[in-house]
Amino acid sequence: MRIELQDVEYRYQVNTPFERLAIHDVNLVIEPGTYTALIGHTGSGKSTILQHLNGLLQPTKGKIQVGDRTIEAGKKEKQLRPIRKKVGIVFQFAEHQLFEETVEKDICFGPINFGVPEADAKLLARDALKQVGLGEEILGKSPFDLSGGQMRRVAIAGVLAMEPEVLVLDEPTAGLDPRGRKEIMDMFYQLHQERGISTVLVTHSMEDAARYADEIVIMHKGTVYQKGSPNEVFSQPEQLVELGLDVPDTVRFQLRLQKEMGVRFDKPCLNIEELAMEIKRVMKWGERS
Ligand SMILES: Nc1ncnc2c1ncn2[C@@H]1O[C@H](COP(=O)(O)OP(=O)(O)OP(=O)(O)O)[C@@H](O)[C@H]1O
Repeated sequence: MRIELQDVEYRYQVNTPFERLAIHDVNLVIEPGTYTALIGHTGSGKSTILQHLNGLLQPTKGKIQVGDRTIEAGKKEKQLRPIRKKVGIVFQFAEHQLFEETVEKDICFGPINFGVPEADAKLLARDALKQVGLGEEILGKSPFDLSGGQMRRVAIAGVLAMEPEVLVLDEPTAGLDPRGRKEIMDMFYQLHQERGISTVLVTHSMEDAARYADEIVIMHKGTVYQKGSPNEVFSQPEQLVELGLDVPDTVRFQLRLQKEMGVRFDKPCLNIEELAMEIKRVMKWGERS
């Protein structure tokens, strides 16, 4: 499903002394089956954008096309339910939203709420649990008896059980240890690859943005500052550094070699393998000259 934001603006608490312009002039297209990473400082507007993708927030200016539906400033869109089903959001610390007595009931809650018969919802719950790497033996347990990492996975399973076409992830691994983080990020990537789920990830991790995304969107002061492939975005690392944003460790290492030893690289290296190859190439060139 294609999503397009056109000249979107959003103000919190309009017509109150606390009115705040959160995003403005946002133009963005999320093509079906793509993986987009949204990065930027705290307060740059990432979460506000995410909440527009499934109609949780309605723009105060501009419009959003989500599949065949349009959400427009000033117009009441009555049919938001289909959008909410198709665009699943995994919020930060998703486990805080668990509330049912059992894991099964929790995962079934969304599908049943959207009219799926209970028996079918239970099948969806089993499938979703498998997708997040958990076994059926926990279905009857209270979600609150699980470990933190398992609770997070159950909450994610609740979103997957709705069979979304677009998955929106707001720092889905916040607070997890490095191993748990990688497992969950790899899981989302696998879902994206195997099921063609469009994925929009908000992250502070440049490593994750570089590793998983086809397109990186950099937000700055409420609007899109830059967008492009990881190669395009990280080929001008100085710009990111100027904004006070991080770059992947491998790119930082290249910058350092460039600055301190005058080494010239052809491209930004987004992982260790690429960096090793590029250093090998540069060293061979050095031997020849
Ligand atoms: N409920 C709210 N009421 C008023 N202002 C808000 C509200 N939520 C966010 N804002 C403001 O809107 C702007 C954008 O915030 P937003 O949360 O979208 O940024 P963000 O990039 O997601 O930040 P973070 O990385 O901290 O999650 C900020 O100036 C923020 O203070």
